[in-house]
Amino acid sequence: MINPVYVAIDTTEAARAISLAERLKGQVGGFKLGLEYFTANGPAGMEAVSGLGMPLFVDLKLHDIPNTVAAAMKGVVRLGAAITTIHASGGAAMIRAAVDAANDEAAKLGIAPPAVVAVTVLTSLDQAGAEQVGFDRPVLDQVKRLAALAQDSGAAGIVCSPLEVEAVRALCGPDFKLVIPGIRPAWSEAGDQKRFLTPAEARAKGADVLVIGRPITGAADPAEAAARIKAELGL
Ligand SMILES: O=c1ccn([C@@H]2O[C@H](COP(=O)(O)O)[C@@H](O)[C@H]2O)c(=O)[nH]1
Repeated sequence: MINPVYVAIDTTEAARAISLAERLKGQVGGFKLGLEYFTANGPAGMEAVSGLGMPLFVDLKLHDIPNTVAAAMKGVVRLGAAITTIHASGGAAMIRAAVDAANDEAAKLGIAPPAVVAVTVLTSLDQAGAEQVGFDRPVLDQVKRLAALAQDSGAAGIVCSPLEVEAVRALCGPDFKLVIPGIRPAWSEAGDQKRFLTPAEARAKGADVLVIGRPITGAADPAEAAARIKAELGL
């Protein structure tokens, strides 16, 4: 079985990212690099990690007007991303522009396009936090609403918490990619994550990709932590 774990390598230091990636290569399915790393190290820093030969998840959560997102998405495709993120709340036209740009640029380069997945409600928000930003309905309903919008607008999948996986799967079907952060092994700390489950629980509910950062990268022995998660997943 393919390892569904993408380790979130959240650091500003390229040397640390490369060292972690080298140590974790055999224990995870791919590497996720996000805003913290990209703003410090740029495309060259991303390529230093993708050069290790594992699938790359470029998590920049693009959210702007359609024209701007489309232009930025072309740059993401040039990084060789296997998966990348936009915000579903950017709206139908923005999602469609991102997907079209990804497909066009990939065709131009003769490579496979990334799976463009749309962030619904951040896993750091609980119900009260979601209401503060204007989501005046249960988080689950907001996630389902944005999931339907993302699917109708051409996205390959969404990002949501493990708590919403079963409902979104029922709504969007088996081929819609569910990329799931908010993953906390029983032996790890929640930190700023508010809607979370263990890796095995998320997988059992039907998550396709498990995004796990600090429980691995913050462990005394990151490779041992990743191996422990792998074992808990029965891999
Ligand atoms: O709703 C979201 C969307 C993205 N993330 C990202 O996932 C990882 C989680 O890292 P942990 O250290 O395991 O908390 C991180 O890179 C976030 O930017 C998310 O957590 N929630």
